[in-house]
Amino acid sequence: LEKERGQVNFNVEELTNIYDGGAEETKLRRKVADVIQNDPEVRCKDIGMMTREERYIDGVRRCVYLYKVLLPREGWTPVSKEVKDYFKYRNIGKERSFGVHAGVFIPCLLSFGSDEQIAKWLPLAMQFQIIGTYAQTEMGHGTFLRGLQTTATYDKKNKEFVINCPEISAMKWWPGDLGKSANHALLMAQLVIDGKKYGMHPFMVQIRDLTTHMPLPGITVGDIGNKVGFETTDNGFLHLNQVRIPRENLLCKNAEVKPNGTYLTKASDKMVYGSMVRLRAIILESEAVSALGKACTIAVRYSLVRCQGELEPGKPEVSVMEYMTQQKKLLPYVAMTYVTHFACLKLSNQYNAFTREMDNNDISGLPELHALSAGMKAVVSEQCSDGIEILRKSCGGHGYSNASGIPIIWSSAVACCTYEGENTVMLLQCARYLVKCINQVQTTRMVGSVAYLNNMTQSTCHVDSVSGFKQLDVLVACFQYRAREVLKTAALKLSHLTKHGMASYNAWNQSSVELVNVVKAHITQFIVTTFASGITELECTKPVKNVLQQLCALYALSCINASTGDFLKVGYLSPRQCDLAHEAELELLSCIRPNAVGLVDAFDFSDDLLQSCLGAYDGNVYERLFAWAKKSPLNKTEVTIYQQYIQIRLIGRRKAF
Ligand SMILES: Cc1cc2nc3c(=O)[nH]c(=O)nc-3n(C[C@H](O)[C@H](O)[C@H](O)COP(=O)(O)OP(=O)(O)OC[C@H]3O[C@@H](n4cnc5c(N)ncnc54)[C@H](O)[C@@H]3O)c2cc1C
Repeated sequence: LEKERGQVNFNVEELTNIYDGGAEETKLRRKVADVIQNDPEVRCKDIGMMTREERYIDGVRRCVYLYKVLLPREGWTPVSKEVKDYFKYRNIGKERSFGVHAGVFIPCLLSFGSDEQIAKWLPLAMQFQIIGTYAQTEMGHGTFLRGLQTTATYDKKNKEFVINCPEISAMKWWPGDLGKSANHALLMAQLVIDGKKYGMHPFMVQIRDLTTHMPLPGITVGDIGNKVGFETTDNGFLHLNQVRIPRENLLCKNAEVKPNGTYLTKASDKMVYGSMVRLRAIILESEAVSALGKACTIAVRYSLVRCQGELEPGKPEVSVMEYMTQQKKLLPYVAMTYVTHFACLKLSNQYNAFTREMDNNDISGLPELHALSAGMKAVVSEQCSDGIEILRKSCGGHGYSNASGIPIIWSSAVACCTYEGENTVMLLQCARYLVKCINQVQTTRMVGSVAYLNNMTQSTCHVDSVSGFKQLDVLVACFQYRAREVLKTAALKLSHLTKHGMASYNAWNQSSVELVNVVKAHITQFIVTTFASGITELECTKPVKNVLQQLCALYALSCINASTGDFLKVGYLSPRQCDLAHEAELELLSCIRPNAVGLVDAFDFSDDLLQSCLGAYDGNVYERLFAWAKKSPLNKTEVTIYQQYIQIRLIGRRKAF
């Protein structure tokens, strides 16, 4: 790897700084990383060999140590920059519990609670005097919120709500930190007053005794068992049988029930969508994009070290990276990590700008922001988790072993396709907004991420060379044209179906397969456009700018080449131009290949965080693999299992041969 590093033609540190958002940010991130890596109590251990129970217990232990020992020692608080911005995937890893407490319960309390309620519960939550979960999903319903069955019936006489799960499918299922840790739940239930239903509302419900930790009367709670991943989290079940809570426990920023049972709505519950946008941007970056970056780091370093076969007959074996097919498996995902990282940043910045507008009571930007975040959530999480799986397979047999680190990375990242809004449902939410836009574009000027819809002129691409297809303005035009045309076609189908008498809900269902594709085209367009314009504005050295341009073009071309059908169908590219785009991608692979190790080094993941025998900085793959295998629990004894089962029960008394 050192030899490879010698041929990198840009300054890796400069790129790291850009990725982090500035040299000062890198410095602070590394400072936090050093504190964590130098403390044996919190640095990551050999997680690949641990059982789920061990990982949960270790996650709790680490988290308690972090908050009770490390933070006070360093003079940090849960809201100081070191913790807020840097206790993320690129620093501390996922091996800690209470992610839902810190990442969902507290933010939701802030979104749904009145000032008084926040003053009551927030300090307790921040000090871990109470540990909370966010309990929305039920065994029978997750996506369709109106279908949730848990009820909160107001009892006027006692000024209490009675929370009840009327049947088994109504029990809460999946909430993180619930199974073994939480003593409070921010619980979503159907509000019922005098027999009338008022829809879903958030309630603060104590579920366990604060001293004994035993479930309170009427509550059945536990862990839902082994999952694909997320071993450190005790996703749980919660059944409530006529559990009484005070009237004041309805979180009442948006709606309140007066003592006499009068129901009052206060603020627009649209504000809740704003906090969802923020949460999505954070989750995408920390759970999906960083995971892809880690998998790229492992697969690229390993592919450079792994030698297999001869490229030229009779010559020495080559690293598998020399094979074009291997470059095609790896490098587009390195590019994807960069472009999606900056698209997530743009989403966060757009959210910050929106919160400033909101302070002036302007929420007009919310529909666009909400649609963009829903589309981004679905497209980026899917692209990243699919990419990680391809990267895992690119490591051959060793990629299948936990020693590679990739199975654990993938198992967390893929969950992101389901939680915080199931992906297809998110795509269809974004599609509704896009259809509205295209239907209004003749009369209303579109702004932000849909501004490209204003240009409705029919055209074709005029590029007739391979190098032309490496130009970012050419690629941006391809994506904008394709996104607009597939949207127009899907919207036309919808209106055609309704005009011919089909009910609108049915027309929507009949068009939904196309609409999902529309959103994928729209979001890919957003990602490419954002990165391309970001590079133009970026102040950096020429070699770094070059490599970023190449990455942008590679990502764009790999997306075009994966869906040439679309570009041909909308009539923007000809078959010959598709061939040129294909050649351009191959040329870019060869251009980027010498920089491959520099590009993944620039992500700056420590070996501790990667937890990979294949992807460590020094490339000592084989020594690490053997050392790792020796730690297998099955290797603790030589013959116990043999004696217990095989010798006695299977072979019995052995006859002489
Ligand atoms: C790791 C993990 C952590 C979680 N943490 C929490 C938590 O802390 N708190 C919590 O409350 N929940 C949590 N959840 C639950 C999660 O939010 C839900 O599983 C998710 O919202 C999807 O809902 P569902 O399971 O009901 O899927 P379903 O809606 O049943 O999805 C099944 C299929 O139906 C399709 N489908 C459903 N509706 C439509 C539609 N309208 N149009 C088209 N297709 C549709 C989906 O696309 C999917 O293919 C977690 C889940 C996971 C996996």
